[in-house]
Amino acid sequence: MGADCQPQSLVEATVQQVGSQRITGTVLAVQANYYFVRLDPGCYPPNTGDMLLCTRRSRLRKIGQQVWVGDRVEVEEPDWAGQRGAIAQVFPRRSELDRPPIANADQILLVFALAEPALDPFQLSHFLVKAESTGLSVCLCLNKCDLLTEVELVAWGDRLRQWGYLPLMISVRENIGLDKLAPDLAKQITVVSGPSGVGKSSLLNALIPAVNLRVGEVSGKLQRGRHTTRHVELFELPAGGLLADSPGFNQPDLDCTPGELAHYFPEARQRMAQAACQFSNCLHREEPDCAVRGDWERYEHYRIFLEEAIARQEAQERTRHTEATTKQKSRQDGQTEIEPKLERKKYRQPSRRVEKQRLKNWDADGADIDVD
Ligand SMILES: Nc1nc2c(ncn2[C@@H]2O[C@H](COP(=O)(O)OP(=O)(O)OP(=O)(O)O)[C@@H](O)[C@H]2O)c(=O)[nH]1
Ligand SMILES: [Zn+2]
Repeated sequence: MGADCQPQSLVEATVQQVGSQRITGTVLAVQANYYFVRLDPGCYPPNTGDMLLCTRRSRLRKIGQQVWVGDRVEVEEPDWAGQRGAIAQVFPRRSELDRPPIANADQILLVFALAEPALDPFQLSHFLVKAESTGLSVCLCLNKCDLLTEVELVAWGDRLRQWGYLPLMISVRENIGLDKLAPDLAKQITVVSGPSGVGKSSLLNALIPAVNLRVGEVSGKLQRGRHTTRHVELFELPAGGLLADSPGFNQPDLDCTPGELAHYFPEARQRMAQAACQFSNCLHREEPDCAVRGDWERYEHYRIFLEEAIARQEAQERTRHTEATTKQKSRQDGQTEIEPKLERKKYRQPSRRVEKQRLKNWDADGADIDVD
């Protein structure tokens, strides 16, 4: 009997139907050379799970295409029974965070505690500027509101509104405010960031009961939480949306240029929108007719971060200069030594081609023309 005559089961028919269309999904976790891909609805047969453990096609490796958590991918050759597949294509990313690598994130949920550990305005500012520098939207969430009085909470709310933020006061322990947070997280990829011990793992556990991240006790006299969050993974929220807990954002290094910095302060952005500084490259220090300098609370933080950014830029320029004016040379004994590059024109022998050209030009014009 030919295969054509055999009645197909429903599952076989569906598998064939799935086989003829593109199978797409989102990478939720990366472990060694394996990728956990959650397939989009309609991309997998009924009665099989929506997760495939995938490898990366060697073609992608050859062209240096990395696969990150959050990447939208196309999967080929699915083995539905074994729940395996191969990533054949990575679709263009709408955003990239590099430390740790997360593709297509939409927003940063910055979590701080109002107490235990005490809320440090400078540290908060540092995290906010880092979060703003990603270009993603920033949502500020202040946990442990159960530890403060109503008056203290109102004072913090007012203060942060002056900074340009509308903080959401929550308590994971007392289940306060979490319902207000959920709509902001649906249908988006959100990266959770914040210092140790503020309750990030507790929050993830509360939002996604299936996660069960370890919750560390705030340890010792320093009131610093143990670092219990290890690798990046996207967790699915019950109402849709994906959450990434990101250990790499817990000690953020600022890496912006002096000129960019003001754009990462909503207060400065607002001032720049209302009026222009006299100089287009104003760093808002002592320049005349500056629209940004003024008596806003975080101007002081701006100045400190600015000095750091200037020092960082100068250090980078020094490194570039050293690289441009010195070269590494391997000695016969296998050691390398740094020696200065000879400055062009002054000491270097002209190449034979340059020398020839020089003679030709001299011939043509009857004068010595420098062709360097
Ligand atoms: N009072 C109070 N304590 C809380 C609340 N949420 C979390 N905690 C406690 O704060 C401590 C730290 O919580 P974690 O969830 O481990 O904090 P984390 O930010 O994930 O810390 P790391 O894993 O170190 O990054 C734990 O002892 C929690 O029980 C809250 O709303 N109120
Ligand atoms: Zn200015």
